[in-house]
Amino acid sequence: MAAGKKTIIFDLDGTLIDSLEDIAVCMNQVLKELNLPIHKIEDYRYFVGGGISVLVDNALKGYSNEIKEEITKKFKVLYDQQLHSKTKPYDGVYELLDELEKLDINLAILSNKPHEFTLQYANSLFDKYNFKEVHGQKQTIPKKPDPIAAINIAKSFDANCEEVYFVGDTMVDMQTAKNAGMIAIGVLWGFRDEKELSEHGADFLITHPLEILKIINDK
Ligand SMILES: O=C(O)COP(=O)(O)O
Repeated sequence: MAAGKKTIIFDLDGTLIDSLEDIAVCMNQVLKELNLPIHKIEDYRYFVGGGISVLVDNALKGYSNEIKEEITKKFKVLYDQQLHSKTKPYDGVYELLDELEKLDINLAILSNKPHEFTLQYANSLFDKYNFKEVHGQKQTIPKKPDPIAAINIAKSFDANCEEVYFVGDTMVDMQTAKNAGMIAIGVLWGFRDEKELSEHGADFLITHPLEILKIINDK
């Protein structure tokens, strides 16, 4: 049984991986194909975090649901081909995971990215690590900031929510942690700023992945 071990749930986009450019380039390519206005890569920092429907809503403000559905389909096809063009883990992420494995910590990923893409990244970039629970956005379960998926992960490890660390880079992640009664660690290398993370309940704010070691060792 895993009871007694520490547990960390990681967000994916903007926390473990720098995926902004691939997401932005793919969405812009799809928008261009349909002669729709494109966006600056930096704007996508605020489009990503709430799942694909929020990404599409943000990229297509004021357009019909029909166009949004078409864009969603085309984006998924293209993104599936280009997932790995530029996306890579942030500096320090592999070093952190190496240390966490030595400490025998329960590791999980919970993303609002479609489940199939979340799994592809876990299986390619993080296959050497023992992420026992990996969940992206699924039809069957409410997405973050609903806490249910995070709570289910804690249960699967037999961990108490108040002892689980939830690490993320957006208000959605901080809200998820708080809604689940978990410890919220906000990362400042991702898509959003310190103000957003502290206003939405971050218990800790960090600028480098290895700072997580100090937080969990001080507890
Ligand atoms: O793709 C998204 O919108 C969000 O993904 P994340 O939950 O891993 O940040």
